This record gives sequence, C-alpha cells and structure tokens, in this order.
Amino acid sequence: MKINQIRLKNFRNYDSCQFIPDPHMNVIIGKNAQGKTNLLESIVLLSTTRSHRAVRDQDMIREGQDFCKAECRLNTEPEMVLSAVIHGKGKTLMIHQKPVSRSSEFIGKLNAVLFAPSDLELFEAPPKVRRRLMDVEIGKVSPRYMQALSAMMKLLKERNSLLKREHLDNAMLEVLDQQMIEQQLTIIAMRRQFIAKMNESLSRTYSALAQEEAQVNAAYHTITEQTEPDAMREEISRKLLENRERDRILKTTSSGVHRDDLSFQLNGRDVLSYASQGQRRMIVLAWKLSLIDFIAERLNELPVLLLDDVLSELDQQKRVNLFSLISPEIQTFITTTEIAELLPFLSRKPKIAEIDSGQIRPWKEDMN
Ligand SMILES: Nc1ncnc2c1ncn2[C@@H]1O[C@H](COP(=O)(O)OP(=O)(O)OP(=O)(O)O)[C@@H](O)[C@H]1O
Repeated sequence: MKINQIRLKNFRNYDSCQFIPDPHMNVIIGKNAQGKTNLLESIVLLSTTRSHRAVRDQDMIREGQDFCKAECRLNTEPEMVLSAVIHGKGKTLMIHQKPVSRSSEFIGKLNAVLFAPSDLELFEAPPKVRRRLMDVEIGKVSPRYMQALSAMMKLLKERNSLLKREHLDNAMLEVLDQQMIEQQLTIIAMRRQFIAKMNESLSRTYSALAQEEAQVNAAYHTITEQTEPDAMREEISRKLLENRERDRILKTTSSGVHRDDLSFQLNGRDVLSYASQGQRRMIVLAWKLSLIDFIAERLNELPVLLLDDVLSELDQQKRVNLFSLISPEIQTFITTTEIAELLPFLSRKPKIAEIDSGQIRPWKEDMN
C-alpha cells in the first residue's frame, strides 16, 4: 500500500498543503516546530481515525479556524480517496467523499506503522495505552475484532450505568454479563494470537537492530489463563459473580478485558525495572518492525512506515542496522532536523521535502 497524495486544509500549522510522496523513501526535513510531526499525524489520523498525540480531535484544527481536513489518495485499484474532516461538533470520515457511518469501515483502508519518540513512554504509561497498542493494530487487520471490541464497550457502558442505579436489576445484569462474556472470548483469543505472532519476530528483530543476542517478549495479561472456550466462559463468569457486590459498591465493572495489560521482558526480566533507555528504544523499534511483518502477513501488503525523529538517539551502527531492516519496497516517511544524519544510511535516493512554518517544498541543497 502506498500513498499517492496527501492534502491538508487548516490542519495544525498548515493553512493548505499538498504533498506527492515518493512510493519508497520520503525524507521530511525542517527545523524544530515547523510541522514535520503534524504531517505524519495527518497520516495517522487517516489510518486510525485518531491522532497519536492530540487529546481532543479539535486540537488538530488550525488556530482561529473552525474545521480541518486531511485527505489522501491511495495507490489501490482504483485509487481510493480517504478524508477526515474535524469540526466543532465532531468528525466526519469519508471514502470517496461519501461519509461512512462507522469508523470500523474506515480503519484499515490505510495501514500505517508509526514510530514516535513518545512511544518510549509505553512501558511506564497506564495500561490503557498498552491496550490501545493491541486494539489499534489488531483493528487494522480485523473488522471482526473492531466489532467485538465496540460491542464489548457498549455492553460495559450499559453494565456500569446499571450498577449506578439505586436498585440493582440482577436479571438484567445477568443478561449483560452473558453477552459480555461472548465478546470477551473473541477479544482475548485475538489479542493472544496477536501477541504470539509478535513474539515470533521480536527477539530476532531486536537482536539485528541492537547487534546483541537477546530474548525480547511481550506478555499478555487478561482475566483468565484458560484457553478452552468453555473453561474461559466459566472463569470469566465466576469472576463477574464474585465481584458483583464490589462492583455494585464501586459502581463500575472491575473485571474484564477492559482491564487487560501487556508487559515486556528483556532476557526474562521486566523491561521497566531492567532495560536501559537505549534498550527500550530498540525494543520499541523492534516492536514496530515486527508490526510491519504482522500486517504484511495478514493483509498481504506492506503498510506505510512513519519514522518521526528516530535518528537523533541512534548511534551510527544502529542507523545502519535500522535501515537494513526496512524493506526497500515499503513506503517510508522519515522526519529529521539534520539531513546529514540520514543520507549516508539510505540505500536509494529519497524524495526530500522541506517544511518551514507549515509550508512544504522540495528541498534545495544549496539553500541549506
Ligand atoms: N492547532 C494548531 N494550530 C496552529 N498551529 C499549531 C496547532 N497545533 C500545533 N501547532 C504548531 O505546530 C508546530 C509544531 O509542529 P510539529 O509538532 O509538527 O513540529 P516538528 O516540525 O515535528 O518539530 P520537532 O522537530 O521539534 O519535533 C508548532 O509551531 C505549533 O505551535
């Protein structure tokens, strides 16, 4: 999958912008705070329907404006046009300028894998950040997962509002619990499959990046360790029942996949208490590169790779290692403030665009 064109209107510090990327390697160069990350953010929005960093969608609207629009054309047959318009009241997602009613229809049309410096916060972040890591990636390749997840979240909301009522309707609670259990079985099975797949390549990719033999793995923690559907059903059901009184007092559901978490181990030890900053960076990069394999295998096509400011903290050898692991076939967007940090490591001539105060233009060597 490749992006043929990106167009932005009132997006962050862009008034209006059009960019025609190279199908392979794109270098986005610019001083700090010029709009490099904003450009990548627009691609993330079109891939996942959300920004990787904005708290509210409306943060992406250019100051003083009342809407923003990001649009891209994909090299599908026929070419697909995806647009996201954010306005005061919400967001409209469109395929070929026609609004879609559910975000699950939109997610996955453009698959992008992003590395951003803030990804390093992953290990220390609250569990919901790591859950989102699974949800976004599985959701991109599986509409069934998205359906199960949104059904689960809807049921959870209903259950929590039931718990807030003065008189608990136990019969209704029982009905909701049974429906929730079925969605949870799907979600747990797909999260397990995803993590198992990621673990197949994490150690290998890490070792190649860091040039040290190491074991890296992700562990998925959920409500049950059972693997057979009936045993899983029984255990989840038992936990819901055991916690019912507590849930009633706290007015919220305390057990379920909405409390799942991930942890990461390096050589069998918890990353949080063991790995250095440099090792954590390598683990995140290995995770991102493994994601490319996961998406490529599931969808039979390569996602777009977005590398935001990845180079500044990598030594020369790790830069060489990183680029040797990126397939020349993948469409890559990489931001940098220093072109010299990058050019020696690229195997093919990139398209270089310079961003200056939200204006994008071809880079001219003699001007820099
Ligand atoms: N809603 C908005 N409206 C207008 N400008 C905005 C908006 N949100 C962010 N900006 C501006 O965008 C710029 C930041 O852009 P961006 O994060 O893309 O920087 P960058 O080029 O990636 O820089 P760095 O190299 O420092 O990461 C800042 O000047 C900021 O003020």
